[in-house]
Amino acid sequence: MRPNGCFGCGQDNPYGLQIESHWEGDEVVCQWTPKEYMIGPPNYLYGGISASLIDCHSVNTALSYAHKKVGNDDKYDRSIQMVTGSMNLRYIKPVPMREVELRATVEKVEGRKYFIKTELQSDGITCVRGDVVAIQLKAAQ
Ligand SMILES: CCCCCCCCCC(=O)SCCNC(=O)CCNC(=O)[C@H](O)C(C)(C)COP(=O)(O)OP(=O)(O)OC[C@H]1O[C@@H](n2cnc3c(N)ncnc32)[C@H](O)[C@@H]1OP(=O)(O)O
Repeated sequence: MRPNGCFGCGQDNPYGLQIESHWEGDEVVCQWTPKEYMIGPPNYLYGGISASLIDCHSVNTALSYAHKKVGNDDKYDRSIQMVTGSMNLRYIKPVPMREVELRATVEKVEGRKYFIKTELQSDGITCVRGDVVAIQLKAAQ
């Protein structure tokens, strides 16, 4: 997806998180390592960064799933646009300042609403769980 200035996944945003999400079976996964200044509580990741990671990874999961639904597996179609409608997070354990893994699944699709479940894990342990509703924008008339 270029050009892409998204704070979460934009490769063209040098100040962003630059996450890269990809399919692994029925899940969309991403490995990502925090920068030192993204700290919140001593030794642990700032919660807003976890939220941003889950937000962007979930919306990208919905976006990619919407592409697959119309038989488009590899080419970004800018007419398919997705935004976060709502996001509910449960912070289960503090997130250590080292590599994390995001794992997302599409729970269901209702019309333009994509219900995504995403876990943020550290060393295989789920630290944050997110329920995200991504909404596909109405196609431009
Ligand atoms: C380059 C690629 C980069 C891709 C990655 C991007 C990741 C970025 C993630 C983000 O940060 S997105 C920015 C944060 N989100 C926003 O700014 C969204 C702001 N809100 C809106 O634009 C509109 O409110 C929205 C598009 C979400 C809904 O407006 P619509 O006019 O399309 O909705 P409508 O009222 O027609 O409702 C359609 C359905 O969605 C439901 N709905 C609407 N808003 C909702 C909401 N906020 N949460 C959950 N459901 C919602 C609504 O109940 C209804 O359900 P039903 O069909 O079952 O009746």
